[in-house]
Amino acid sequence: MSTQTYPLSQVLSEGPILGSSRSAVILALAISVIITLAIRFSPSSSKGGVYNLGGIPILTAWPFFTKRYDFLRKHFGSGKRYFQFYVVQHRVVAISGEEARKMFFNEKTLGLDEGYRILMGGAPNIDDISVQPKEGRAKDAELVKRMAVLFRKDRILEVLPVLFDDVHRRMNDWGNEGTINPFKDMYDLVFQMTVRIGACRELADDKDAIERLTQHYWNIEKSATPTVLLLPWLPSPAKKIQEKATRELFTMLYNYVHLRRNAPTPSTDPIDILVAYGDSNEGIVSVVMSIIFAGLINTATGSCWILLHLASNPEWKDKVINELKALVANHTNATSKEPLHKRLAAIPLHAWEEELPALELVIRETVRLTMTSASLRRNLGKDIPLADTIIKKGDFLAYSNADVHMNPNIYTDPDKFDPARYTEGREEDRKETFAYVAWGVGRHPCVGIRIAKMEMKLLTAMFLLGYEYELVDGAGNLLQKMPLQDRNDIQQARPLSPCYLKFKRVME
Ligand code: HEM
Repeated sequence: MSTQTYPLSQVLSEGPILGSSRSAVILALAISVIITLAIRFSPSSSKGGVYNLGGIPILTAWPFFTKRYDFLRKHFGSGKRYFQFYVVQHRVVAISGEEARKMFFNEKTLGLDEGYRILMGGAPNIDDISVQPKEGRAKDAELVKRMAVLFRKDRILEVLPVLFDDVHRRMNDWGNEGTINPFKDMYDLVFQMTVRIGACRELADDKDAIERLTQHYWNIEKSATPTVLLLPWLPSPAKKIQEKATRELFTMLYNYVHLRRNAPTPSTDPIDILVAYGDSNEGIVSVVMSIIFAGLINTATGSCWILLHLASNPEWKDKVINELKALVANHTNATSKEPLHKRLAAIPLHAWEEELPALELVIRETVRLTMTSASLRRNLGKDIPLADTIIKKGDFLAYSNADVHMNPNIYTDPDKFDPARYTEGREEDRKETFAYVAWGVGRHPCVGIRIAKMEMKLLTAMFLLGYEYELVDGAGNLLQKMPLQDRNDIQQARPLSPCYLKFKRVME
């Protein structure tokens, strides 16, 4: 793309650079607020069916941000059905059980975005960098509708062959044998695909630009520290990194929107589709950012764990490989001399969607196991009765997905990778209402499910048919046992100990 950049002063308000005296005042203010909060000590108590964790709010809430899985399991494990704590002034009620789950996923007044923005972080909030103007930016519900348009069947059909080319080109960089870190190198592949799917070709074709974008992404992700989430107004180093990265990501995407808006001929890429909708530049940037942040992490995490699980479960690996070979044989010319990715790209979408039942089960099981953190909501409307208490406007709700996904009464031996648990006769995911929540249920099903599954199938096919591989540790020694997932790693779900893929290319 052209190196010319758009004059940002017209777009962004004054940056967050703070003079030292202003910093000192804010710091003093912060300390006094922390002291005030500490004084708000309350004893733990059980009232209205909701157990109040009590204590010093900031200390009680801390493990919710540092070790969320353990925190929720500990309190639910000690027999509490509902419990509450405070994140600064906000009341958070953690819930479990079928009735509460139905309310959580079905209740109209519970907002998804507000829940994640404040209790999860890790995604950029344009309002943090004071972008002007707000007009022309879609509201959350409209944003989801916009994304749904971009992932329609016709768009997937159009972009699919290009995704195969992208992944092939990047995999070529690995060489014919070596070792990759899936939680870096597979992520890079998904990043490439996400940009292709959600932005424009000028960006997707520019490896250096994607690298810079990736860096901004990780800076935002890593700056979602407990301090930033608990004390968002504190000018902590992490807050400054977050704002800087958000600003740079915004600027970068803004320049691509500007470039596409002024292009002599429109393309069919997402940015051009959004331009044709009449969205403002800021509105388009906010959709593209949402795609990157909603689309990347779960798809990448799922893709990595599929390869790890299959390496440790040869029976399922063989099933999937045979199924993929049959797909290629049935839909492409057996005498073709074309490289693997070209043959895979020629397979029709309906065949990818309907003729890989074993891989579908593997994806379903992998995603159950990776999605064990909490779903979050904020009550934006009327009072909601729960037990003998009321969830008031402004309150937050946290539902631990492990309540179903790791529940031995629903999933036999829940830690075990067992894709057959969904097959006829077992159907463990149907034992209760919403017993499987990995793709969202009720009011907020995942709008990216179709493209996300296709990306995971594409990567699995390219890797399983193109390479032989095994799991090794950091020193290159064969792993005897698959590493466990760090369930407190709520963003990336990485393994507890290092795990690499040692590969050898077997098909070009
Ligand atoms: C393996 C990949 C993915 C998984 C496991 C996944 C999972 C989920 C889940 C569980 C929810 C509901 C969250 C809740 O109820 O709190 C959700 C919502 C959503 N997902 Fe995905 N997702 C994936 C990929 C994608 C992709 C590629 C996109 C596309 C950009 C996407 C876009 C969205 C959006 C926009 C929502 C919010 C819908 C709403 O607010 O109504 N997801 N996803």
